[in-house]
Amino acid sequence: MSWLNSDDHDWGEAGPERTLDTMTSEPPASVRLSGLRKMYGAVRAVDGIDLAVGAGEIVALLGPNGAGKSTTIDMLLGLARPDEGAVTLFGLGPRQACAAGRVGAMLQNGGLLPGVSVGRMLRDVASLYPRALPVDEVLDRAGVTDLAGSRTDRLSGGQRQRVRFALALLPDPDLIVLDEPTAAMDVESRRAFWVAMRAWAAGGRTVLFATHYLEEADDFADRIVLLRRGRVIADGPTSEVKALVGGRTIRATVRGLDVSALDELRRLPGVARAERRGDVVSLACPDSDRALRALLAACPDACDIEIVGAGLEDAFIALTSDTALTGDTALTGDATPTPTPTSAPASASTSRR
Ligand SMILES: Nc1ncnc2c1ncn2[C@@H]1O[C@H](COP(=O)(O)OP(=O)(O)OP(=O)(O)O)[C@@H](O)[C@H]1O
Repeated sequence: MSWLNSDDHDWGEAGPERTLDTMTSEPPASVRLSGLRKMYGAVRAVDGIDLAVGAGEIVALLGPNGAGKSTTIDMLLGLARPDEGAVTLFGLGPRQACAAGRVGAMLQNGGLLPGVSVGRMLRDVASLYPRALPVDEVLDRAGVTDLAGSRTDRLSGGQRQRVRFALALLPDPDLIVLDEPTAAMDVESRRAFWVAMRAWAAGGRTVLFATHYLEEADDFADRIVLLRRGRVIADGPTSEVKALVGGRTIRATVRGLDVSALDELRRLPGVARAERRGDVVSLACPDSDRALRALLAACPDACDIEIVGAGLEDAFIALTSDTALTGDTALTGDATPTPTPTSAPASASTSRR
C-alpha cells in the first residue's frame, strides 16, 4: 500500500486531535474531514470539504474527472498534506490510524513490491501490522488464491487491482478506502469484487469509495457524496440524491403529435421537459401526479403509459454539469424546483456555489 513507503509525505502528523469526537463521549466518526482545502498551483483541487462518515456506512464519492476525489482520498490517508483543514480517522490522525491497522486502502496507482510472489508480498506486509489476518484467508476473501505464486510484476491490470484489494484487507481494518477500485477489472472480476466487498462490509465496517460507475454507487452505497470542482454539491442517501433532480419521467405513446402539440406538452403543469421519438413522448416531471392528470386531459388517447424514477445517471449529470453551476438547467431552471437545504429531503443536503 502506498502509505507504507510514503516517507516523502512525512509532514509531521500531530497526535490525536481535539475534535468534536474526542471532546464528547460519542464514539469517534470513522472519517471526519473538516474544512479540507488543497491547491495545486492555481488549481483548487479541494475547496473546503466537510464530511463525517459513521461506523458501518458505505459511502460513494462521485464526481466528474478532476472533481477532487483522489486528492480528498490522498489527504484522508495522510498521503498529501492539506493546505487547510483537518482529517481524523477514528479520532486519530490518518497516519496513526493507518499504522494501527484501522484502515485499508486500495488506490489507483498503489505500488506492489516488485520481484516477489503475491503470497510473499502479503506475508511481508502482514508483518508490519500489529494485527493482520492470515494470508491464506486474505487470498481467499479477495479471490486471488490462484495468484499466490505469481510474481507481482507479471500481473494484468485487473489482477493487480484484486491483489491491491487483498492488501487492503490484510490489516483486518475497520475502514476501507477505495479509489476507483474496479477500473481495470472485467465484468466478472467486478462482480466478484463487489460480492467480496459486501461480505467484508456485512460485519458493520465502513467503506468509502470513489467511482465513475454510477451503477456501482447505486448498487453498493448507502450514501452518495457528489463532488464538483473540489466541493460537495450533494450528500445524502442514494434515493434522496436521485430525488434532488426532481422526480420522474412519464413515457407515453401519443399518435400524430406535431411540433406545436409537443410545445403544449412542455407547458403542461408538472412538466419540466418534453421530448419525442416517433410516437413516444418522454416528459421529465418534477410533479408526475399533476403532469399525468394534465397529459390525460390534453391527450385522452395516450396509451402505453409508464412512469419511471430519475436514474442516478440523471442525478449525476444534472448536479455536476457545468450548466448546473450557471443556474439555468434542470437544477435551477424554471420548471424544476431548485434543491436547497430546505426543499431537499431531510437528510440530504446540497449547496450551490
Ligand atoms: N499532483 C498534482 N499536481 C497538479 N495538479 C493536480 C495534481 N493532482 C491533482 N491535480 C489537479 O487537481 C484537480 C483534482 O484532481 P483529482 O485527481 O483529485 O480529481 P478526481 O476527481 O480524482 O479526478 P478523476 O476522476 O479524473 O480521477 C484536477 O484539476 C487535477 O488536474
